[in-house]
This record gives sequence, C-alpha cells and structure tokens, in this order.
Amino acid sequence: MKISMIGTGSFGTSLAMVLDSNGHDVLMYGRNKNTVNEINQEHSNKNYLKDIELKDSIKATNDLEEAVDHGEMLVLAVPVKAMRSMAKTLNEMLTKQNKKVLICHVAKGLELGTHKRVSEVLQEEFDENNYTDIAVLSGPSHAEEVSLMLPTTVSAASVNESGRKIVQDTFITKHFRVYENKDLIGVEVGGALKNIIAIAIGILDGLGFGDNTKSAVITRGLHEIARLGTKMGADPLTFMGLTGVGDLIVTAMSEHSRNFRCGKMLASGQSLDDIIENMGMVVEGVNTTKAAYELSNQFEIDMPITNVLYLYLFEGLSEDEAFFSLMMREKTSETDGLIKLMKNRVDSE
Ligand SMILES: NC(=O)C1=CN([C@@H]2O[C@H](COP(=O)(O)OP(=O)(O)OC[C@H]3O[C@@H](n4cnc5c(N)ncnc54)[C@H](OP(=O)(O)O)[C@@H]3O)[C@@H](O)[C@H]2O)C=CC1
Ligand SMILES: O=C(CO)COP(=O)(O)O
Repeated sequence: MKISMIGTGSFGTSLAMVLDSNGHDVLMYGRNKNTVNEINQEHSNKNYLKDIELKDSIKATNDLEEAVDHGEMLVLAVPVKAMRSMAKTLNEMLTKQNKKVLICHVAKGLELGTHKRVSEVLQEEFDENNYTDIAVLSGPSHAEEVSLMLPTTVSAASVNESGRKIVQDTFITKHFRVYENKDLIGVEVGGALKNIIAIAIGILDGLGFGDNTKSAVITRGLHEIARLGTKMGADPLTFMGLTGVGDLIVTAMSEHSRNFRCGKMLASGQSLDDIIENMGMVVEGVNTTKAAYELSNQFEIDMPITNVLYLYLFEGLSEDEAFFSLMMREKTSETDGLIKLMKNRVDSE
C-alpha cells in the first residue's frame, strides 16, 4: 500500500520503518527541511532516534501536497496540539485532489480547551467525502524500541470494523503485533491519560520514593483513568488491555518516556517551561493533565492524582502538600473504583 507518514519525529520514523519492512511504499512528510534531507541523504534521523539506519526505500518530502498525493493511507504522527491545523490543511488538499483516504493517527492526548479526543478533532476537520475511516493505533510502544524491531504489541481501533482491520493488516509484522479493538474511545483515552500518571511517577522517582509508592500511584492512577474514561463513553474493560494498563506500565517505568523524564526533571528543580523547551520532543501529559483536570471537575469524577498533579504543575502546590493531600484523603473502599465499573460491565453482558 502507498502510505504517507505525516511527521518525521520519533514515532513517525519508527512506524515508517515498520511499514517499510512490511513491503509498503512509505513517504514521510516533515516540515523541517534539514530532517527531510537527512532522511533522504544520510538515511538517519539523529535528533529523534540516535542509532537507527533507515532503508533507502523510505523517502521524505517537505511538500505536504506531494505526501497527500502519494498516500492511500495517511498516518498522522504529530503532537495533539498540531492535529487540528494539520487536519484542516490536509482536508483542503484532499478536496483539491478529489481524493479519499484512510486516516490513522497515533497521538496520545486530549485537545486543550475543547478536551476532545484526537479522532473527534479529525472528524470535525475532515470532510466526510475525503476519508473512509478514522482510526487510532495505540499501545505500549516506545519509538526507540519499535525502531530496533523489539517485539511490540498495539491495538488498532476505529468505529468501522473494515477500517481498523485494514490498519491491523497494514502494520502487523512478526515484530509488531497489532490487535483490533472496537472501543475507539477507550483506546484513545487510555493512551492519553497514562501520560499524566507517568509524569507523577517520574516526580516520585526523582524525589527518591520507593517501589511501594510508585506501584500505588500506577494502580490507583489506572482506577481514575478508568473512572473518567468510562464517563466519556469507554468500555472499562479496555483499561485492562494494551492501551490501558499496558501503556501505563511502559510509560511510567521507562527512561524512554518523555513524560516520565519530565517528572524526574521537575523533581530536580527544573521549571516546566525549561523542560518543555529543552526536551526537543513532545511531552503530551502536560496539556492532558490540564484537560483531564477540567473534565474531572465538569463530570464531578474523583481523580485525586490528576488533581494533585495539576495543582503541582500549574498552581505551585508543594511536594509536601501533594503528598499529604493524597495520603490523608477521606477513607474509601478499593472496590468503589475500577473494580465496580468492571463488575457492572461484566454483569451487563
Ligand atoms: N515517541 C513514542 O514512543 C510514541 C509517541 N506517541 C505519540 O505520537 C505523537 C507524536 O509523538 P512523537 O513522534 O514521539 O513526537 P516528536 O516530538 O518526536 O515528533 C513530533 C513530530 O511532529 C512534527 N510537528 C510538531 N508540530 C508540528 C506542526 N505544527 N506541524 C507539522 N508538524 C509538526 C515535528 O516536526 P519538527 O521535527 O519540525 O519539530 C516532528 O516531526 C504524540 O502524541 C505521542 O504521544 C505514541 C506512541 C509512542
Ligand atoms: O506512549 C509512549 C509509549 O507507548 C511514549 O511515551 P512518552 O510520550 O512519554 O515518551
């Protein structure tokens, strides 16, 4: 299949390698001419993935119209904050070229201000005549490991069975196993909200807290992800899968994770603005913490870890205050959270 990868960052590059290894004709679009030249001439992308060598069959272009003209499938691998404007531009080009494509995005976050999932943003911006389906590919998949072809599993989700099955068939290789999942909302929400918990774990790690504390925050974090996600329309069981607990573990426990590293740097005293500026790659969890905090207030959903992280990141809450407000909360029952949601879900079948 002819596929256009929109974005020449870490994940876009690693996925281009997967698709190329599967025999697809991949053209990458990047806005940065130097990166495009590096991919075409040196077959590397050192700013994003240090030690990889790209096959010379992977080509890149600086011309978005050329990328739109090339692809039967467009894979959108840009940060959430760039999705709406990118989708607007792509849509105009598809209309001009009178073309219909399958759209697949890989971003993990909620849009600031609207609180929308990425597929909702795309649905708003793409003309219905210009696409066959809008899918997401998500799961525990650090670009650094995908690019080394280390065994990885992800899920492809969309509303239409045929669309997500094409995405599954297109990406699946012996190193990169793709499941299909009809719960588009659950898959997108799990991928977005785990980044919040990864920042929190990075802070704990940086402050020298132990494994007991980190396990507590991961587990209770999963409960609050599921509470908000279910309110947003997700199937609670999805949070038990690759795009829920799977991605939460991989992001909260790895130095590859930009969100985890952001937390560690905060704990060392660096300012959030400096961290974002110096990371050189997107840290989706920062904006998503804001969006989830606002959503939890709107829906009156109990999300203590998200709320404390929001206050720590944006309102100057101290580490001691954060610690006490979590540990000294009113007593509660463990089964009131995710376990109850799952039980209700299973009972309803
Ligand atoms: N890295 C990973 O392991 C994974 C990442 N993801 C998700 O994929 C998405 C992309 O992440 P990732 O590739 O890591 O991010 P990076 O920061 O590594 O790369 C982002 C890419 O998007 C481009 N970009 C940024 N803003 C714009 C814009 N306004 N218009 C056009 N292009 C733009 C950047 O271009 P430039 O180089 O010119 O700045 C760069 O090519 C995120 O939502 C992330 O959560 C999902 C799974 C794994
Ligand atoms: O989503 C990821 C792995 O599945 C990557 O997480 P980071 O964006 O924190 O690096």
